Amino acid sequence: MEMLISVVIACLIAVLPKLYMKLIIGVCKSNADLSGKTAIVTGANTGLGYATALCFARRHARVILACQNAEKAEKAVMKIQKTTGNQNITYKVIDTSDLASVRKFAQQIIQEEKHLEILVNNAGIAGPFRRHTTKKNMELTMATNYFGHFLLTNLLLDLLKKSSPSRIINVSSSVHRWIKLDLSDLMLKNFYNMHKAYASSKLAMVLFTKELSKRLKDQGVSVYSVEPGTVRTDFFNKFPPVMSEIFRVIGVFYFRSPEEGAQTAVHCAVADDVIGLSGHHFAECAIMEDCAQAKDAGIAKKLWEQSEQICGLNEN
Ligand SMILES: NC(=O)c1ccc[n+]([C@@H]2O[C@H](COP(=O)([O-])OP(=O)(O)OC[C@H]3O[C@@H](n4cnc5c(N)ncnc54)[C@H](O)[C@@H]3O)[C@@H](O)[C@H]2O)c1
Repeated sequence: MEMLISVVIACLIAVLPKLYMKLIIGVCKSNADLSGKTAIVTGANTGLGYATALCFARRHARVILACQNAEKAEKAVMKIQKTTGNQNITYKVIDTSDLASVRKFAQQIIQEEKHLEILVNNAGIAGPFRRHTTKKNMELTMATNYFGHFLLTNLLLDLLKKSSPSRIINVSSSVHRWIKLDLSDLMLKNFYNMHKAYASSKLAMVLFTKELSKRLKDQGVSVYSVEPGTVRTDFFNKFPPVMSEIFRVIGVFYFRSPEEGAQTAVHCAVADDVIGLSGHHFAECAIMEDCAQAKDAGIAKKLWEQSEQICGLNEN
């Protein structure tokens, strides 16, 4: 009898979280077709980016996978083509932590693509345990998750405007609520830990969304920030080994799949009911209340101005 009770309890522990997740996860209900439209997804060879690109491919879009590694990107392209039957899938190499690589990527897109209706700024890393810097002395997490996407978006803005109505989706995370952005130390030189680096980069994505939506008012380009929930992806593999293993085990029961996690980004990219909601933050395919710093237009403006300088945006 005790054995039977233990088995029942174990089954409930395994099944209940999944049932609960099924109830709370937002699902994109739009069946919008993307034929004739072009979408770029950064970090699309795996995880949430791959799932997002797959959804766009199923809806018949031309999809450009913007990836760091050509070999992995090529495999992802072939897998999406095979799964969906959509052959209009391609890739281009980008390292979002390297501003020169971002410029090269944007230049290729501007030269080769006639229009661009959807840009999903998804690529991201968890902050490394110790502070790392790029060749240009930028903190790696801020460079990869935020500055590279700030520059990429700005370089592609004319193409997005020309292709209006178009949409930009900035992938953030719920952890952006747990931090205050320190504008005097955006490269985290004075104080670093992996949580601060990651949360700051994700709050920067939310503030970037707010300021960009203001600047794009009435220009036919909408911009949204989204949080995907906690998702079973390679993201946690880069944590220190013990943490990574703990997340892997917990993830089997409590985390959502990449397809489930991608729903809010896809919703903001395709659904009609987000039209007119540019600048808002979304989770579970619905608007979320902004955190205190995200409501502060002054911080968003100052971040923009510093980002312009750091990325050399006005030096073109
Ligand atoms: N997994 C989660 O629970 C979770 C939760 C909230 C937010 N997010 C965010 O979702 C996004 C996708 O993460 P994921 O969970 O799919 O992780 P993942 O590790 O599976 O995928 C990340 C992708 O980003 C790419 N990438 C990393 N550094 C890059 C660089 N310098 N240049 C270009 N591409 C680069 C990787 O190659 C990979 O394709 C990230 O921005 C992450 O912060 C994830």
